[in-house]
Amino acid sequence: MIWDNLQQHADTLRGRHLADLFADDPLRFHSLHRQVGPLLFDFSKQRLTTETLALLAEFADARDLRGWIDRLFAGEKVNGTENRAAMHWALRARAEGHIPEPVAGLFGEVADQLQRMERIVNKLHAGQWRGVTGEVITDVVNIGVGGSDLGPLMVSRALEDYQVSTAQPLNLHFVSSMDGSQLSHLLRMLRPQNTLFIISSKSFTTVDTLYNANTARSWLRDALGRDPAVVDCHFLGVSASDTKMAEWGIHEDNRLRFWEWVGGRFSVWSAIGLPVALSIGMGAFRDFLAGGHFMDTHFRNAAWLDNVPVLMALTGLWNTNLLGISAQAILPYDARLKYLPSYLEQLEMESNGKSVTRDGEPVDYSTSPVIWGEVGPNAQHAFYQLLHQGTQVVTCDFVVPAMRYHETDRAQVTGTLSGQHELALANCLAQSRLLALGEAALPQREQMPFYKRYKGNQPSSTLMLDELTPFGLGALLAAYEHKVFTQAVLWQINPFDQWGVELGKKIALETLSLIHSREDSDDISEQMLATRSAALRDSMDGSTVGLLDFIKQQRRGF
Ligand SMILES: O=P(O)(O)OC[C@H]1O[C@H](O)[C@H](O)[C@@H](O)[C@@H]1O
Repeated sequence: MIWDNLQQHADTLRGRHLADLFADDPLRFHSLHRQVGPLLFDFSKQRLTTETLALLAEFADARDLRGWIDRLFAGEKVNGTENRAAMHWALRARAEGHIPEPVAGLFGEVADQLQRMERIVNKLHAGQWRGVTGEVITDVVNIGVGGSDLGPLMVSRALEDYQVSTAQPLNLHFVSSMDGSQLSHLLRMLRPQNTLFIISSKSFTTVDTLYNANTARSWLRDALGRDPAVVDCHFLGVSASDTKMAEWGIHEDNRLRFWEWVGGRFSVWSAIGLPVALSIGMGAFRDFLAGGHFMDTHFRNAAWLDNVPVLMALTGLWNTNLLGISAQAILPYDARLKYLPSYLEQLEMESNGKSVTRDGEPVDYSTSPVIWGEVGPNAQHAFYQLLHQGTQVVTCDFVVPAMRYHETDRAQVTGTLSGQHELALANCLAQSRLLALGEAALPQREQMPFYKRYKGNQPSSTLMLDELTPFGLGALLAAYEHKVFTQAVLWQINPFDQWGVELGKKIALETLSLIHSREDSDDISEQMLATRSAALRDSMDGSTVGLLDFIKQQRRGF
């Protein structure tokens, strides 16, 4: 019934242009934006009205959103397929007020790990962490992938203006790709004596990370010898598996832990955020956690139509399921947020790229849209042509801080840099306006030749922070996390598992064994017969065999 009402309502809005909606109600910004703490969420350029919101809120009730939020924050096992709770929010919570067991018991463990992290950060900052030869550590390389890379990479780059000045300045590097390109490039530049590696992996079984870690260990041993002290002095581990860190050889004092109840893509708030803390210091890292906690409190308490993460989710659902829009662009107008699109691609698509409900029923509606993005001003020179004049309907999230450069020690260029920020702001506002209104954005309607026409009606939201601070970024990321959770509730799917990435890894290992085993034969089919089981042979398609053959030909004599 509620869904029927929504569909009928969508029929009345589907043919309406955003320019008409603004003409009907020039003050719609007032009813279609919310401000919470440092974040303003403007969704007045979405193709909806206040009536739409009321219907969507009813739908949220019908899906028991309140009950699911309560279960999430009570530490219930909301991740059914892995039989786990999802308590990333506990990493940033304060041990205060009404905290139910089993959650209350976890606060001590979380605080302990933060303290261990702080000791490590302070030691490195003080220049007291020495390599095996006694030289000071100057370079720290985070080796990880997915949530063990994107979170710390994105946040430390976003907050680079908050880098602490320390006795020992540290250069931070990130290595994720399994092909070794990033690592081979870095190893040419770094000195083993001064380099510390952080092996970040929730599972500590991810081959991408383990291959990179093994290469790093060989590089150190080649240069500094095989004494166990080499590994002790040059490797830290961050994982949910203490045993696996120990088996790999990480010294007990160098192991930071987190928990199975923290999903990889939700883990930047845990010790996985160590590179962030190394960059901005523990004080600012705690501000980042506080921003996340602030948004948790808002999400738990605010009524649906005042609740920013819920409104983000509802507008997304409206676009995906009622307006049939299946693409979303993330467009930060601040280059410090360069990695935000990649981070949100994982957060949203790995969480909600699902096609069966929690009960195992196939869904007959769309779930996560395809999400991609780029720093907005650069994307203007790349794919905005499609946004303005292509055939796809794309919804956009514009993300931008209102202020920048007001407190900089580069005083002599502050004026010029402020001007650059204003230019970025102007472009952000102009682009979202033109996308929404099309030619109606022009002061005078002119007759345009067909190739210069702008049809508009591309919906967007603008997420504007007062400034890009640790607290504000924490609030923004937590808002996206809760948007994802809310949408999963509305779509009746589990956002906390990722079974869809498992099989590819397994098949890759089988394929690797074929690549290894082909060395002595010219004929891939013969070799497969000789070296692999019949089951594996039968599973190989003609394309894969052809590609393997080509690899072999190219490698002959290489
Ligand atoms: O942290 P790890 O266990 O090494 O996992 C790293 C990444 O790998 C997997 O493939 C998952 O799809 C991601 O969710 C995860 O973040």
